[in-house]
Amino acid sequence: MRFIRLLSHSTISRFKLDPNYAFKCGIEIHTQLKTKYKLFSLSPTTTSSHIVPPNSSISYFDIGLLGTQPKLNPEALLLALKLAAALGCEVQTTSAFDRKHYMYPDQPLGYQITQHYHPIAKNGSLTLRSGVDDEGNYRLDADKCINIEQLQIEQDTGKSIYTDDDEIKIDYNRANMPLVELVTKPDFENFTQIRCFLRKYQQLVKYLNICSGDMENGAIRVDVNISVNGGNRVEIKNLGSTTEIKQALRYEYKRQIQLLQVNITVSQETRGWNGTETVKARSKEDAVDYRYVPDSELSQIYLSPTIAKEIYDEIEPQLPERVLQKLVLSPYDLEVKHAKFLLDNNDNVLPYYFQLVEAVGARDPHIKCTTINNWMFHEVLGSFHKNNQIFDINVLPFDKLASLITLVNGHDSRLTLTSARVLLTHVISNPGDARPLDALIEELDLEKPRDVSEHDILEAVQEICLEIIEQNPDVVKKIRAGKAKSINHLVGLAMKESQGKVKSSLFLQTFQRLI
Ligand SMILES: Nc1ncnc2c1ncn2[C@@H]1O[C@H](COP(=O)(O)OP(=O)(O)OP(=O)(O)O)[C@@H](O)[C@H]1O
Ligand SMILES: [Mg+2]
Ligand SMILES: [Mg+2]
Repeated sequence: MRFIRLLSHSTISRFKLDPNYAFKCGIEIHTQLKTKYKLFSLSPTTTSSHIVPPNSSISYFDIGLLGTQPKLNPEALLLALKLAAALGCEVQTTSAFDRKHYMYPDQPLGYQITQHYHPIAKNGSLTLRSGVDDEGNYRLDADKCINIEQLQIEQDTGKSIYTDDDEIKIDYNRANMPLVELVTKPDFENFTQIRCFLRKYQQLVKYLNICSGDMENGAIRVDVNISVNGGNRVEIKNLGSTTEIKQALRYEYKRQIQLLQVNITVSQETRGWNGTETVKARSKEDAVDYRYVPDSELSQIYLSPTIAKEIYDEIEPQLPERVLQKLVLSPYDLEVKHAKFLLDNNDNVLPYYFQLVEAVGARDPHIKCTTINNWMFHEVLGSFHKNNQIFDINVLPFDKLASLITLVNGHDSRLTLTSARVLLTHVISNPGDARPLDALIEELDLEKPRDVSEHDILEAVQEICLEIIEQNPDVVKKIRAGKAKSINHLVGLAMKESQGKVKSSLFLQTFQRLI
């Protein structure tokens, strides 16, 4: 037991701050844009969802052959503008591309085309809302606005693959893929804010179809900058997951505190993470001189001063934050965690939910959304879970579920909840059985007794109850001695006996009367 407690403590251990040492962090996020073609050429983009052989999706320009010229992909510009608008940035009326020079085999041009002097957008923000944008155990104490310094469009590099035989192989499929680099102000005061920001950002780009949003395959890559008590910032590059970000920041925070405690100034430098500690990559003094120059082969980008507003007005209703607000209010009245689940599955489960609500409404407008929500998140997801399956909208199409809900909760109710559960389990565990619900109800003999009079039902109920009382003298004795809860056991037996066709409350009342 103690061992389990220790284990769970270490796996979800928090990143605690020392109140004497203020933590300050700004992050840079590289986001791969989901365009059809690369940033400055017509070679198709590749993602992990369609794996292609190395070096098969490259053009002459991508590998820097002399005489080739870049041409800006307008789709990349549009996606960058969508992101800028969603983050409330000021889109610049004039922006331009620059060359950032450095020699590395995965950078065949000898420079990277980026936006150093005139980025596409500046001064945005993303606000984290306490109680809404919390992420699992990471709870925000209060709302927090993270300011965004700028967004710049740039090319990705090729991928270096280090083999066991000390060889470096290079795959240029990634070279010239479109990226947006987002630079935040150093506004993060703790790890919880970073974690919640990344999650909200991932959801935003996924939702607006700007990027797949995955960190695992490098579609989103994060560099963090950390300083303590106003000291110099240290940048940590190449962190592959939120866990690595947490570990590296925690290590670096402690390292900087230890230096400050012995009066050593933290030097501004770039470090890497080797899985255990941060290691110095280069200091400010030996920083590369990138010799930034405007790219003479690409024209400047001129945009109308109203473009950000026009795009914002267009995407505003689709912003995840707006959809979330809509879902938690009437008529949907969803719990925040359920609304977030729908947003996370916005390509299939969210439209399914809206269709379900509409279909139930069309069958019986008196059924409330809270009833539908209970079905969707407790009965249905619970049944899939019990069956060790992930919720699959094809196994239970929305109109089938709408019919099931109406059969139980509609004004002409034909099924008890117990029978409906039997039916639901049957549908989920027999995905090949496409028969309509009516046929299944008949075969499984689930319908409530219809042509029977109220009087006959009461009589049958009484008969079942008397029989159960007779067969369970011990339980009856307990109930009479004051253990009132034992009556539920008898109700359970009676429900089983009646195959769930009678409401449990009727059995309860009858038992209470008889005992
Ligand atoms: N005192 C500080 N403590 C922590 N972070 C800081 C501090 N000052 C600046 N930062 C953060 O450092 C980051 C600087 O990123 P920026 O892209 O502007 O420069 P860079 O890292 O030098 O460039 P490159 O893109 O070549 O890595 C920003 O996210 C900023 O918020
Ligand atoms: Mg940067
Ligand atoms: Mg940086």
